[in-house]
Amino acid sequence: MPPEPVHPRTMPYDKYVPFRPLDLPDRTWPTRRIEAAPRWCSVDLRDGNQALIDPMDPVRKRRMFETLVEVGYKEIEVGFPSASQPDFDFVRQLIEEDLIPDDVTIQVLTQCRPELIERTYEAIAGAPRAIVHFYNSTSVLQRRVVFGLDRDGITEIAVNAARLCRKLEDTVPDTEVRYEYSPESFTGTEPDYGIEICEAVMEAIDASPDRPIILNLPATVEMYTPNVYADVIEHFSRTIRHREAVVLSLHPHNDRGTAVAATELGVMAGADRVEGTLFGNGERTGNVDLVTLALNLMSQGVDPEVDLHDIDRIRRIAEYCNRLPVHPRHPYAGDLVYTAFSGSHQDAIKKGIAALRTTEVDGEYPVWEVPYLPIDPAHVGRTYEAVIRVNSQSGKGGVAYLMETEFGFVLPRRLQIEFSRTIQKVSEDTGTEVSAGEIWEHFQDTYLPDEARIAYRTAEITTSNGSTSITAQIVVDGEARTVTGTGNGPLAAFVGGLKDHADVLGPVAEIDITDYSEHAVSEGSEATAVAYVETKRPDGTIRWGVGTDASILTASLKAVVSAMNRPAEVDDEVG
Ligand SMILES: CC(=O)SCCNC(=O)CCNC(=O)[C@H](O)C(C)(C)COP(=O)(O)OP(=O)(O)OC[C@H]1O[C@@H](n2cnc3c(N)ncnc32)[C@H](O)[C@@H]1OP(=O)(O)O
Ligand SMILES: CC(C)C(=O)C(=O)O
Repeated sequence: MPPEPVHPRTMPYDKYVPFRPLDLPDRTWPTRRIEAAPRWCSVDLRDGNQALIDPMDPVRKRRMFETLVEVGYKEIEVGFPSASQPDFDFVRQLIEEDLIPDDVTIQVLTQCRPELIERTYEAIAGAPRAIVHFYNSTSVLQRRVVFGLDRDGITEIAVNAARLCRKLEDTVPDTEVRYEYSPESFTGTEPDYGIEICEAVMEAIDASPDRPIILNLPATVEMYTPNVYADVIEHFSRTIRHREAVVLSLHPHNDRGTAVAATELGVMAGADRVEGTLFGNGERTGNVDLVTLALNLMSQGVDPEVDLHDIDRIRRIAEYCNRLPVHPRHPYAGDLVYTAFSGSHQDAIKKGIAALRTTEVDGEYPVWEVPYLPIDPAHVGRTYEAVIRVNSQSGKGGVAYLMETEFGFVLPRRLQIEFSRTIQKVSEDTGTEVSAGEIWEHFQDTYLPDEARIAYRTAEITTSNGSTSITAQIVVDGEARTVTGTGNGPLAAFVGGLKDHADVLGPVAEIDITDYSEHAVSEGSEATAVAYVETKRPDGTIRWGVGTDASILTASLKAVVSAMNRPAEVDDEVG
């Protein structure tokens, strides 16, 4: 009896209202391309830090700041100095210890409350440059439930803050102050009101093309699809007065899991600047991930203007500072993202890398084109070692790739098929990955065992009148045997001579050779020959054998002996 059909319980979807898209039929963003990196601003030390279980201590903050500078961020929000003494002290430390490079501007966040703004100016005193970032929530919901104010009341909070900021500039004469204003919860704000409050703030700040204001339009909570965000951004960019006095900035969060897409469409829609964090740490589901955005640009041939050559190091530092792990599937940075377990992917990657190599000039390929790998792992400091890993989903391609790249054995196609069955059985039995080292051990046990029933010792070969004669010494079950034979080559002579030893060899005395190949493998400065023979037994079973030796001839004779040692039942070999 099949199980009863399942009727899932209905989710309470009727408790939610859909977003209302903006009507923007003449939108232009869908056909635009991103051809240059936006201005990046890292908010790791503020939005990232405020979302941590354990906020960063001073050592971690400093490590994060230095890393952000090294990666190349030129605008870094370093904290909310009026919120706590540690945040205040960190800003003071950066300024007093002269830790801010000349081309980096620190940014500090404050609510639009006079006492917090005053404290913020105390924090930035003496900094060469600073962006004072003030915000208040403008959303319909927060106007009602948090502030109990109408639009004018909310605008007044922002405008008063802007005016106070201008006034306080006198208290920091050595600091070049720039401003950023965020209508927080912008995605829950009517677009026309978002523009209205930003224009009021611009006027109070006296924004001009020489001293533009950063208007930051946060998806504080990601509430709608990326195309709607893009429509709203394009509408804002087209409608705001004195656009030339505005740096249009995005600050997306990832509540719907589409922050990266929303940011990219927002940039296509006219945004100049993006705020986010390394690997997307931040409130709830995180801020938009600056690393993914940058490498998405690189993968499209656009200079991301940040240095991510050693992504693992940056990831380790972010994990240390945030005390949060980066997911193994995280775009570009996760442990598993340059790894293929599945057979057809491995096959295509193996062929793709081989094809790429043929395009190389002086060791450099012109453009990266490998199936399933959107960027060259080497460009972010990853090696190829882990690109192909083997488990029960893998086919012959993966095993063959590892045998070739790790051990230099270029297995003939039918041997790949035979050996991959052995590895498939191992992975099915263990239910997990088979490492390259384990694959090698199984290869040795199967084809190159240290001890076997039949062992090859030596051979003497002579040729006359196109015919080859062999006198070979072998040991069978500890008993020495001399094999003599004649044929049109050493292998044929050897195989012919084996037939006289059916008394001890049994059916394998009657094998035929159906395929043969060989190649050299470099081991340090020594070149070793590898020979592969495919043999057919009297009952029709096919067994491959492998031999290695400094001499190609000896390697091929050993390969025949290796094939003879193979048991009749393949499954018996898998231990
Ligand atoms: C979306 C974001 O990430 S915004 C940044 C959020 N980050 C943080 O809040 C981290 C740091 N913040 C803090 O440590 C605290 O909020 C502090 C120290 C700044 C202020 O703490 P408190 O004085 O206790 O106030 P609290 O933050 O709870 O704010 C509540 C009050 O401020 C008002 N308020 C909140 N935000 C703002 C704002 N941006 N501008 C003006 N007033 C505001 C609220 O309406 C409320 O007023 P009420 O007390 O009259 O009802
Ligand atoms: C202060 C603002 C920009 C913010 O952090 C948000 O809206 O998420």
